Amino acid sequence: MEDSVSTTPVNLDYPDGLAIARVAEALVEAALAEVQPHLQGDSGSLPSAMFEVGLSYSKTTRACALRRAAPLADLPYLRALLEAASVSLGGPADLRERQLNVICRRYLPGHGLEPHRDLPEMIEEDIYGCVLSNTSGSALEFHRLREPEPEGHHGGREESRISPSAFRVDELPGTCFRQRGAARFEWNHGIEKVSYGERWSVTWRWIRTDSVWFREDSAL
Ligand SMILES: O=C(O)CCC(=O)C(=O)O
Ligand SMILES: [Fe+2]
Repeated sequence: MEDSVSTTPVNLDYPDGLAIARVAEALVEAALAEVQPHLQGDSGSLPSAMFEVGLSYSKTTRACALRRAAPLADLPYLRALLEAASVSLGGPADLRERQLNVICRRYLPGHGLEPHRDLPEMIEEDIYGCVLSNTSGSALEFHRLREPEPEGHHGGREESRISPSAFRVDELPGTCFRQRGAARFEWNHGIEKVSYGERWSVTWRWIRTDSVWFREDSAL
């Protein structure tokens, strides 16, 4: 073990609606080799290096339709991985590509992701993800949001509403997950800042057709 004192949350509580499965390592390795060349650049001011497929979340601005990023057809192993993960989690094999946004991330030391909920107004309920590789001590963590404060109480910043209840995913190459229900809306998720090693992940979600961000003819 590397640490005798660890801040790793004890998994006393499991977020309702979080499903976890695992896809075959050979497929994970092939998908990783496919996305790696796209994630070599500097992350700039982003919390991790990012490579998007399908609709682009990062190229959007508020109330502006999403634009197209790289086509999934160019990444056949990644597509096969997404389909395999979805099916192993009880989801559909059809990736509904016209609404699909895929984010591949590489986390190096200094990178992490603040606890957040993916925007409910923009993104459909089910969100999927898969760990491609992780040699860091960080992993996806869920933190339950407290019940809303009573009327008239001004709670302050988002972090102050986070209860000690936390769940950390035990990550191996191919560990995949689906967030739905409470896991999606009543828990935040994030990645603690990486201090050593690297973490590679892919997450995917569907843009709501009734949102201002969706447009059928999203151009390149
Ligand atoms: O890297 C991950 O596993 C999580 C990424 C994430 O939560 C996001 O892109 O919204
Ligand atoms: Fe997220």
